[in-house]
Amino acid sequence: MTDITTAQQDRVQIFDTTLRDGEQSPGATMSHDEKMEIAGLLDEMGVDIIEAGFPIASEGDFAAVSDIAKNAKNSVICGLARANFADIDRAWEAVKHAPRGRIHTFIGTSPLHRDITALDQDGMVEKIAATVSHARNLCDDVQWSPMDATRTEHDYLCRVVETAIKCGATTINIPDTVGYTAPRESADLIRMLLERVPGAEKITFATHCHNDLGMATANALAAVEAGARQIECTINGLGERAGNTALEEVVMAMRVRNDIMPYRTGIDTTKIMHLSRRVSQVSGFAVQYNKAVVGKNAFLHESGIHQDGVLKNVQTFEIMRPEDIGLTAKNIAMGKHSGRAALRAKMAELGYDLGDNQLKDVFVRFKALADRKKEVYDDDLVALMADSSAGDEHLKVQKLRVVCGTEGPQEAELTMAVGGEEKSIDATGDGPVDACFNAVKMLYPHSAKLDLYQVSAVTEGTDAQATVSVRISRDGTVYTGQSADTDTVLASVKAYVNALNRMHAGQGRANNSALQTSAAG
Ligand SMILES: CC(=O)SCCNC(=O)CCNC(=O)[C@H](O)C(C)(C)COP(=O)(O)OP(=O)(O)OC[C@H]1O[C@@H](n2cnc3c(N)ncnc32)[C@H](O)[C@@H]1OP(=O)(O)O
Ligand SMILES: CC(C)C(=O)C(=O)O
Ligand SMILES: [Mg+2]
Repeated sequence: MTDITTAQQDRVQIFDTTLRDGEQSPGATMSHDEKMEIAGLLDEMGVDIIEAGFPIASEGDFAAVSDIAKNAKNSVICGLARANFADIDRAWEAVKHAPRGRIHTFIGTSPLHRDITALDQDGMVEKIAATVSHARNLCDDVQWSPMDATRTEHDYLCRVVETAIKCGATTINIPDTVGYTAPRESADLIRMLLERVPGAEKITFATHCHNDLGMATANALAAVEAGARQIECTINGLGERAGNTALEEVVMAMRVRNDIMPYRTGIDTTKIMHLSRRVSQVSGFAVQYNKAVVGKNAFLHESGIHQDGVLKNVQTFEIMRPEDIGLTAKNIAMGKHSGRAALRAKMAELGYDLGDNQLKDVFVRFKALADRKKEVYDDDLVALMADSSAGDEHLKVQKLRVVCGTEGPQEAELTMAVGGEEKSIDATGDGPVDACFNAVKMLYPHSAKLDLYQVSAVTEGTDAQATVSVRISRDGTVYTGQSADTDTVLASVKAYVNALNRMHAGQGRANNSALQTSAAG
């Protein structure tokens, strides 16, 4: 009988790929500083392995992976590489700075992918042997993935996995690249590999699921039950197309249902909510209200029978405690009479550790907000943080007056500092936001194209803050900007200016422009 050592351990490694697969979501670009911040938070939360990027993809990706590697504390830092020496060397150059680095190399093994790379079965086995051996000569920790494993013939999958293990791979990841599998099949596949592949007991099997049919979490957990001991996942389930397995879902599922899924992770779950909010803010991807674990409604009860039940015994309608994911009891009410100590304590509750200078800046903006808004909710404070920007911006909005209504055209009078010099202009447009954006463009002429303009209300009521995300691109590079304000038009202008400031500072990311296919043709 096979000695399934891996399947007998109860510790499951969490491999977060928010900064690689997550960032592959069309539009989910993050700046260098934002990636550094998210990597720091993932490390602090106890993520075992952070896949920080695809170093050969661009200079920006390389710089992000190597800087994250230099700052790593406990997490292993991993870089992705195709099956060629140049990609692998570049990945190693970036991750070698980490106390523990990992090279992750992959190739598509299904018939469809063998066609793309024009390799027959034997040719691909040779390529896998050469590239995995090359990676292993550089680094002791090598992960190998047969992309589209769930659509690869079983005999061939066993053969390529065996080759990778023989050549030194220490983790074998089994990706369901297109979210095609289902829980029972996902488990059977891992079980089959553990039983049939010589040497399988010496390495760790990982599961990497996509959510095209909404089964990513179930498929990942099924793979763990069958013996996988690494789950690849992202915060908020960010990722290609319908996304990846959501970290918060698998971690909380194993915690809440430990009776039937007796596995442990190293995750400090109280940090989940803060990470979810930050990833949502920096990627510009709002979390749907009814999202499992981190959605706005996940712990809200509106219907009478549920409210009655929760008041009598919270367990009637709640299977986890909000504080377990970092949603705190709201016993500090914030308003215009609150002081710095309360603000610092409240921000700490929400996951922000404010230094003295940052506290000073946030406090001024908090007071301004409290003057305009009846109640300042937790979500308002989170939005306020998203609006924090550096003091040395090239463009700074100073004054804005807008005329709008039924009689067009709408007009904007804007005063803005451009490189320290104050400039004013009047502009018109098709609506107030268009008029304002035209005014910005007249004061700061540029060739960037507006790719996305998205508004959402932070809380309820007509005095709610609006958060605005803007994405622009120029010469194949994408820049994002965010802002929040009770004045939606002002928030829009500030978000636009924020993106332009990033463009000015060269803080963009190469645009792998999304290719969209449509059945309708
Ligand atoms: C399932 C996944 O998530 S895989 C990861 C996907 N992520 C990304 O692609 C994001 C980053 N990618 C990029 O920036 C670019 O695609 C780059 C820099 C990697 C490559 O750019 P280009 O050289 O212009 O190639 P392009 O993107 O057009 O095509 C990909 C090439 O890689 C080849 N390829 C794809 N996967 C692999 C692999 N695992 N091993 C070897 N070659 C591969 C393709 O066959 C194609 O080769 P060809 O140019 O000879 O036809
Ligand atoms: C690179 C691989 C692991 C991937 O993201 C996938 O197959 O989905
Ligand atoms: Mg993937």
